[in-house]
Amino acid sequence: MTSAKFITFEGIDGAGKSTHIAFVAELLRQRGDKVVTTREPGGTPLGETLRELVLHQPMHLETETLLMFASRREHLAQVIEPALARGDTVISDRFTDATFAYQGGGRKLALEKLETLEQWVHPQRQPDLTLLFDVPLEVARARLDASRTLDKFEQEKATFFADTRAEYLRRAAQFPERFRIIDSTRTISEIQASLTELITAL
Ligand SMILES: Nc1ncnc2c1ncn2[C@@H]1O[C@H](COP(=O)(O)OP(=O)(O)O)[C@@H](O)[C@H]1O
Ligand SMILES: Cc1cn([C@H]2C[C@H](O)[C@@H](COP(=O)(O)OP(=O)(O)O)O2)c(=O)[nH]c1=O
Repeated sequence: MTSAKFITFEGIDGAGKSTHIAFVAELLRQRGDKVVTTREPGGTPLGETLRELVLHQPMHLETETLLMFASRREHLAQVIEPALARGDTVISDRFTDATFAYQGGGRKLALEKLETLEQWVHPQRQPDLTLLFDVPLEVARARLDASRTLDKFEQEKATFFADTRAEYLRRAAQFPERFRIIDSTRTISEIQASLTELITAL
């Protein structure tokens, strides 16, 4: 892989994406890439403050969406674009596909509004590679229940996650050149083997 790649990790809560970020970062470092790992919402001091609000306060759907994009604007300006300009690889735990999946698919905000915001905030920038960790809802839910206290999104009902997952899969079909779907029902070591193959082949 040449340097300066923008890689995003996506999937419904509990799909297992956070489990694999350090592993993929290490694979890339072993081949000599400089890697910045970051996340959304968040990734900057202001973004982390917005994250606290958006994950824990009830708010209007459009407010929620605008805060996701506000966090993203700051993230692009302070972290993502400078790192890519230096030639570093950036791995982000979620990016704009998450807004389409959660606020669009899950909460039903019109996709045209999201497209307008995307055009405003990052008209030229898209991930080079998006790893979509895909699992049935019941598997994700069982993993979450076993692992942590749930935030506002993680407490949503099954239909919300079914719609969120469906929008992720729709986008994967729409942008097949950058999406890779990872079957996350497998064991962690099986998934790591696939990730190694995928990263080695890039
Ligand atoms: N392939 C897997 N098999 C079994 N458990 C897993 C697997 N991947 C992740 N987990 C566990 O499921 C929980 C949620 O994983 P996490 O990576 O935090 O998900 P996400 O970041 O997608 O919300 C964690 O406790 C993690 O250890
Ligand atoms: C980036 C983004 C995240 N989210 C949601 C998805 C997650 O439920 C939540 C936080 O994501 P995440 O960092 O995956 O949570 P955790 O650290 O608990 O694994 O924010 C949106 O609804 N829209 C967005 O645009």
